[in-house]
Amino acid sequence: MPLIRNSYGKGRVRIMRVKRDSARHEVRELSVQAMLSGDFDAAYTEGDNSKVVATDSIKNIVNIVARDHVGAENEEFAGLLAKYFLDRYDHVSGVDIAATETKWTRIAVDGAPHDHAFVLDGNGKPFVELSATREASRLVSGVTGLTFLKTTQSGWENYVFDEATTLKPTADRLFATAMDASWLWSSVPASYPRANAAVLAAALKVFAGTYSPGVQNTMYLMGEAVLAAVPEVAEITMACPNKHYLPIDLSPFGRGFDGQVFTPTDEPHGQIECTVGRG
Ligand SMILES: O=c1[nH]c(=O)c2[nH]c(=O)[nH]c2[nH]1
Repeated sequence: MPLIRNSYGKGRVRIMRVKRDSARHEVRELSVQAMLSGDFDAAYTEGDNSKVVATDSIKNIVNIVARDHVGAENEEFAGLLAKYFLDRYDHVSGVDIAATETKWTRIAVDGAPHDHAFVLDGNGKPFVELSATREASRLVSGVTGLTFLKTTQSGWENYVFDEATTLKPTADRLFATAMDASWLWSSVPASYPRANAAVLAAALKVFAGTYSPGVQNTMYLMGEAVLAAVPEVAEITMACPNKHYLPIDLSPFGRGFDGQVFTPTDEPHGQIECTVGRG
């Protein structure tokens, strides 16, 4: 039977590039699919893999090219990746790269775009919940999935080390979350939209501007700042998945292990929750 067409590669190679050669970091997060075509018929028809570049190696090459070009724009990155395969493997005749971007924009702190703290575009769904009887009511405003990230000023150290521990401590990691938060009103603010905006601004200012020794402490400090900024809020409840960005060790490929490329992961994630109130 004729083998009419074939191609193979690696899909959903998630890669975060952090350009950190100055205090002002730039982040580019992509999900990449890299597909190869060429002299691969024998792998299909004969079970002969001798010319097949393993898809695991294809993933490594995506990471290597990302590390070698942390500042390249998406279009340039696609070109550089294709060139890597075509230059290195004579029997590869075609490369198809498709990449979708997770777009981050800088958090504005007091109106100024922050150097290393970012929010996702088009972010977070606001909601309200009201429970009312004739005697009393309980009004809560909130947001689900408010996604933000910082590329430095975050660590995780001094936790329990025992036979279950494999994680290495670090004083510099990425911290990303998609926060669900709700705040209970104790009185009516002059403007709900303005007060809601002030809640999020106070929280994000602390996130951007304060070293995080752990998600737990940062959430508590964010809650404290919200209560200080908006007197009509009685308490705030937050739930933050710790969306791990795993540093990629490219030292086997002669590149530094230096915090410029990361694999974004959604699963499993830490899940940190707290409520901060007025005592
Ligand atoms: O901020 C964090 N809090 C944790 O409880 C935790 N646990 C872990 O493995 N990493 C982290 N990070």
